[in-house]
Amino acid sequence: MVAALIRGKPDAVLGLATGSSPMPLYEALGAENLDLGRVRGFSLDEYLGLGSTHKHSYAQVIRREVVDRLGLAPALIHTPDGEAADGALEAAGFEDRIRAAGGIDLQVLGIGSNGHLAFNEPPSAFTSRTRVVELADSTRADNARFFDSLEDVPTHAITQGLATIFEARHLLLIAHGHRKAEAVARAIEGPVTEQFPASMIQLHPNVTVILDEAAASKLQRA
Ligand SMILES: N[C@@H]1[C@@H](O)[C@H](O)[C@@H](COP(=O)(O)O)O[C@@H]1O
Repeated sequence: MVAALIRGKPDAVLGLATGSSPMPLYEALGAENLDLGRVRGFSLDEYLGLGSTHKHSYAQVIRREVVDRLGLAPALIHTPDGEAADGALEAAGFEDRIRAAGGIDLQVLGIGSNGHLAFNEPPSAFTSRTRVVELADSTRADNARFFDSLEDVPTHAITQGLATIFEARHLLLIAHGHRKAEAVARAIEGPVTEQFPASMIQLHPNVTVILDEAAASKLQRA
């Protein structure tokens, strides 16, 4: 789907997720023999306090795993600045850049074990825009595996809001493993509620969810 989008629109605008879930997608995209030099991209989120050169910043992850791996043009890929002096101003500027690009064609998403999308922790308003948020303890614990210790995981982040994500023309949610099964079932079959941000996808007109058997194992109507 991603390759087909880019073949039809070489300057497509992708929303880029970090985390482990989308990595196989990025690897597979690399095998497609596509010219990705005109593709534009916007990261979902960034840790607050980690600069773009910090090895655990999402800017660096996107740089390593997406830009360098796939030959994207660095100038066309935007990640919120985690070291911005004014987080609200940075968030507003990020929204402006998405709008100026004509919006996101396809937003790649993972799902947090607590039902977060990007860093929109429960509860998050469906009307929320890009903003500074505090991370849930469970999210910091989940992500500690990427850091040297739990203490090193930042406490805050800048994240695209749920309304920002919802405006993407196509949502592509990827999850694998038993660890995600409960969250996937609640997102797809549970009540649509701001208490469980990922349930918002039920309201979007164009969503694709890619799961392995383990992540799908708690769906009642599969
Ligand atoms: N902020 C990120 C999300 O954008 C990501 O989708 C999610 C799942 O991560 P993973 O794919 O590693 O399970 O949690 C992280 O905290």
